[in-house]
Amino acid sequence: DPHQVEFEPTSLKDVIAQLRILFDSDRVNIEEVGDLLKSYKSDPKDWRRFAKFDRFRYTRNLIDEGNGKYNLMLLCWGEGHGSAIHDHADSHCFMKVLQGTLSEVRFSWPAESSSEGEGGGGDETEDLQPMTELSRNQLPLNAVCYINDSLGLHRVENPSYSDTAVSLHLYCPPFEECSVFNQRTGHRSKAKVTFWSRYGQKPVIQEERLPEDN
Ligand SMILES: O=C(O)CCSS
Ligand SMILES: [Fe+2]
Repeated sequence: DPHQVEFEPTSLKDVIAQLRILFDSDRVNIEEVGDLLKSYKSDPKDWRRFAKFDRFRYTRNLIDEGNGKYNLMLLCWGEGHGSAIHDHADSHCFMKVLQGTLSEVRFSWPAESSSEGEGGGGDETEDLQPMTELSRNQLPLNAVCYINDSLGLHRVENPSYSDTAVSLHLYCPPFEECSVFNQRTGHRSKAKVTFWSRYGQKPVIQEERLPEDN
């Protein structure tokens, strides 16, 4: 409709409000989701309350569960932190760089491991081979990248050893588990995904709770 005003989100809150609208229909237009994420210009004031770093590995911080239709989260990458090679559990995955730079290396799926049928339960070691790299690229500030299982697998890392990085991820539909792969052997294993924090709150670990003042 020619009179439709192009929506320009000016804050993460705007992005979330628009996502709720896009996902309200029974069939979401994935291209519109990408355009929305591209049109948001990162502003640390919007997301720093979700940004929690860990010394040893990147953190996943839940921002919005989108009425069960998607998971929107902030990932915080310490210097040199990277993910395993992983799939996206048959979901759509959008990733937007909000601070620093991220590098993404894509791989093709490893050859199917021998099924039980061939030669009776196939010997585990017979089909191990290194995974094939498809592409490698650096994602600058505000870049948006999209992947799903039909496009391959990837590993994401913060290439800098002096700066941290922050990215916004949207998975739809949301998932609790994905597969991770050994680059040398192509061996696949299941991994549960967890959250370091939810809605800006880090769960207090029991033992950290202060003793009741008596
Ligand atoms: O969700 C994850 O932990 C993978 C980050 S790269 S899409
Ligand atoms: Fe990913």
